[in-house]
Amino acid sequence: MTVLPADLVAALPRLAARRPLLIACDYDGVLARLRDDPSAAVPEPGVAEVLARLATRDGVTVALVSGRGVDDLRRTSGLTGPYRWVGSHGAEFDGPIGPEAARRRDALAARLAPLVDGTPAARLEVKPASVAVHVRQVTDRTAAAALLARAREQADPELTLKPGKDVLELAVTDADKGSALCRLRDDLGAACVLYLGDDLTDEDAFAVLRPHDLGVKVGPGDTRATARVADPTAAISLLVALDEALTSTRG
Ligand SMILES: O=P(O)(O)OC[C@H]1O[C@H](O[C@H]2O[C@H](CO)[C@@H](O)[C@H](O)[C@H]2O)[C@H](O)[C@@H](O)[C@@H]1O
Repeated sequence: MTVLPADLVAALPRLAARRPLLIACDYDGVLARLRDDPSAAVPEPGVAEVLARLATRDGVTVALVSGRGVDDLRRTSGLTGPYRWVGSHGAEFDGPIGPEAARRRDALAARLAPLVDGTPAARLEVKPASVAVHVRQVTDRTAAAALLARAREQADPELTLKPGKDVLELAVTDADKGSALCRLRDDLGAACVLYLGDDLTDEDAFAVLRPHDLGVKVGPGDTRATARVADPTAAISLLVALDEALTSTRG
């Protein structure tokens, strides 16, 4: 367990008292430590247990809001539970993407593949609504930057660029985590939202939070979030502390 900032701990009873409460978590970098191999990014110890407990609390909904496709998120995380699953940065909200978007994604992947093949250790990830160019394992950082720049040049105006940690995604929809969070809030009639995220695409979610909500940035970097914890271990400690606050606070 990590010692959390005192002001963050002090904010938890206020969150716990406002229900329906939506607890929305990004995955990579928040519930799972970043790894060279995306398929190795399994949840940190304690994640499955605390999410399962939170989801049983009265008036609480847990949502996983990820850049991963939903199938990949379920498979890699191994998490199961009565959660809302939002994938592909919001493009997979209530089901898979349509065939036309999939066709455009495949055409994009075919254009990007030769660029990626020309950079040792770079990797192309074909996702439901986007194609991601990963450079985490490219040791020549000049070559990594050059590849991302060339991939960026492939983006026509119909694509949405999503830069992230050692990755550039080119998405065939304009979905983002902010719009997805607004839809979740509306669906649930949530009185309060807690959002935890670590990367640039999570800034869209932090941007739509309201005064009673709480946005928590996990790790370093500029952010619109009003609170911060150091790493996934601290993020899990925060969820455990919120669960304790929920047990002692009536919704
Ligand atoms: O929105 P998230 O749940 O944070 O997903 C964002 C991307 O996560 C994955 O890539 C990132 O994590 C990998 C595993 O730690 C790491 O190898 C990679 O460098 C990171 O960019 C995933 O592969 C992407 O599809 C997600 O969009």
